[in-house]
Amino acid sequence: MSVETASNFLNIKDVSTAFKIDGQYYDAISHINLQVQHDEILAIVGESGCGKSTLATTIMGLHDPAETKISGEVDFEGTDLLKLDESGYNQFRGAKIGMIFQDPLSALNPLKRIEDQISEVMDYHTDLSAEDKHKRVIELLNQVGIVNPQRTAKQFPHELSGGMRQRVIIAIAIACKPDLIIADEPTTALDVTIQAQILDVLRDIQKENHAGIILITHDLGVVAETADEVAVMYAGQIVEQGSVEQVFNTPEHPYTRSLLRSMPQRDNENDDLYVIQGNVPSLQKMPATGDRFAPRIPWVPAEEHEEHPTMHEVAPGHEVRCTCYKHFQFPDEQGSVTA
Ligand SMILES: Nc1ncnc2c1ncn2[C@@H]1O[C@H](COP(=O)(O)OP(=O)(O)OP(=O)(O)O)[C@@H](O)[C@H]1O
Repeated sequence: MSVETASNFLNIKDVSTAFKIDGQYYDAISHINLQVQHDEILAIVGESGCGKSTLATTIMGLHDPAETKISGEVDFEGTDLLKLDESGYNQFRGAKIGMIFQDPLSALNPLKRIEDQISEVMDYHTDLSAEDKHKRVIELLNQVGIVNPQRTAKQFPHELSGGMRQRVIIAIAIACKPDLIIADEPTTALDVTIQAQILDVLRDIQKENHAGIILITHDLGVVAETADEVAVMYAGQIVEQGSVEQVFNTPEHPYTRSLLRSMPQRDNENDDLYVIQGNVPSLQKMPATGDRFAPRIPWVPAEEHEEHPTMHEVAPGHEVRCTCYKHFQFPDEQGSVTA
């Protein structure tokens, strides 16, 4: 993921997005570099407010230019998406790029039957006849695991369960066989069993369609089960990236290590979970220098942090921000030193 190669069809280069707040611009994401390949699920993980959704909406061109300043390049199959106007973007959204949002109910039109909602995207991007569109709707509903597609096609969203609605959203997102699917917290609103089924559907689609998927989640369990590559975001920056094996087996950045330590494991269900102290800073309070996570690991001496933290390669394809990872220990690993 971190190495730019010909097979990367999405290259996010030095992308920053700033929002206007009280007349001033503040970065919500800063200097993001990421690549996605076909047949790959890249997870973006981090706590709420770290900038994950801002990254997704920046790629999709969903920001009001009057309120937002965006810089950098999003090279998608040779087109810099950030240079497109609204009609240019409309050629990509729903066609080559599909998007799945967190809340399936608000993403569906309550007044339209499921078949019409799935057909709509094909009306815009394809010349299929009514008969072929109907066939495709049934095929898509099958593909996302709906057992009675003929019946579901005729139903309205309120007649479906949350899990079924999310399957329909996925069907809409993949209707035109996009190369890239951006899924923003696609399972957060669903219960655990349904979550697992939806993640299976996503994985199957990635295999069948050879799509690249950006999966946004705050849930490390979802990352471990689903993704190939992972980028850990903190306060608008990527602090660690690598393969899922690298990041889970040899996590380096104190933030990644803290997230993993605060995650319930089967064998520590009854133990007190680690709690990361403090909060993600608001955009106006973002530290201008030093590691942005430093205030939440106050026992680490200031000199362990870089003034302007950069990414360091710790293994091929595995990168970590700042030098503070080198000697990092939790207070209970340090013997007499406490937080
Ligand atoms: N339109 C906006 N105007 C001002 N600030 C914004 C805007 N959208 C997001 N932010 C701020 O940008 C930061 C990143 O928000 P974002 O929603 O991208 O984070 P996230 O990691 O996706 O969190 P969540 O999981 O809660 O959606 C937050 O501090 C948020 O308050």
